Amino acid sequence: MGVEVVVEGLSKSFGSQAIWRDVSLTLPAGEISVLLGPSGTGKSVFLKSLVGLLTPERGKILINGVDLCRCSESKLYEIRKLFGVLFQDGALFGSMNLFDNVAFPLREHTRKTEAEIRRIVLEKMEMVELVGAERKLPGEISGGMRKRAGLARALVLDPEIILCDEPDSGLDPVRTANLSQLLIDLNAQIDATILIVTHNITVARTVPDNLGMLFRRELVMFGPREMLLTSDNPVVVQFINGRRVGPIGMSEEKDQAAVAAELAGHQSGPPDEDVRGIVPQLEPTPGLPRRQGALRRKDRVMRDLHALPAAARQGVLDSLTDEDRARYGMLAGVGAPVAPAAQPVSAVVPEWQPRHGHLPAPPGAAGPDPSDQRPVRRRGRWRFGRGGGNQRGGRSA
Ligand SMILES: Nc1ncnc2c1ncn2[C@@H]1O[C@H](COP(=O)(O)OP(=O)(O)OP(=O)(O)O)[C@@H](O)[C@H]1O
Repeated sequence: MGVEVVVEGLSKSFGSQAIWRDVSLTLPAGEISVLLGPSGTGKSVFLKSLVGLLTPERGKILINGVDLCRCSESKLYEIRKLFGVLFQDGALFGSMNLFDNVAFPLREHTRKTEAEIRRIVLEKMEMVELVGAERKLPGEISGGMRKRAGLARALVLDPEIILCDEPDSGLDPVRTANLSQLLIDLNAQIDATILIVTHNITVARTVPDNLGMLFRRELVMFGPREMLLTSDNPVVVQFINGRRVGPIGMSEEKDQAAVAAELAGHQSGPPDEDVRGIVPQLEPTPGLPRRQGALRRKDRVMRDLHALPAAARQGVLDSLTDEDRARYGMLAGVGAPVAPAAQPVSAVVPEWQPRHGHLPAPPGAAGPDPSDQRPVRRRGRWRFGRGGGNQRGGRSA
């Protein structure tokens, strides 16, 4: 299973340029998270910080109890082996064929024989559907194939954490949909913790378990996907709908006067479409195992449902299947029949709370998430915190 990544109060600047400050979030083990944000808000800098390529000046990045920002070089080297990174452009060596590109980390960081390397490389190339293209050079293949080759290379050391920097950039909508499915399938097969940086709203709506957004040097929000997808935050609303009017401007941010003038003014044409709302998350391809991360997430979100904003809570409840409702014992004890499919569960049990401290394990799952993560409100923002009521900044539901 992938490992949890805990980020606490992280701040990064280059000289006098603050990139972001006081970023706190947790990437839950084995779940998929997406980080959104306008161009230039420091998403790539965040990924590079997570893998130890950049050093933030304040805060912590905790992995298996080790703080990456403070640990020794040898410890950092060891922790880095947990990561697989898919860089924006695939970062392939142009003079090496795909086989050698994918084999590179194995030849550099392990003492495996060429026969073992060949077996691993072909296995990963099969996972990303590149079998048959081993002898091609990066310059001879499409952008989508280059991304998949980059992903195969990120997988060869069996990472527990996978970071993907704009895996969809430069891809057409069909290739992007294929890549989204590939990431879901990959997560189902290896249960790795995955963080994706993207601008693609369809990816953000359909792939992750958790969603966050950076803007104006701060983490605006991070938590279960339902939170951001139903948010009324003007930055989120503008970004998700790709609108011109709102706090986000050409130069990343507008001044307050410009925003007020726009909002007071008028827009020509029909009102903008609002694509907010919860759409079904992608499921693994039939035949693959269920995503254990998704099952663990559901337990966690259900356990902490009361801590979510009302719209997100409703979204979670509406997306439960009959199997989920039975599993969480939702209607037992209230004397009501099971809600008809068309009726939101929350209409029947508006303030449902789990009856037990520990939820039953889903079929085939390892059991409740021991990390006891929950979204908490800190300085007006919702984030994952750690269990108990003693987290920094307190907790309000
Ligand atoms: N090594 C560096 N030295 C100095 N400044 C840097 C460095 N790396 C990034 N920056 C600056 O940090 C800011 C954030 O860059 P970053 O690439 O992380 O943004 P981003 O959100 O990923 O943008 P995009 O969505 O366009 O890829 C930019 O102003 C960039 O110039």
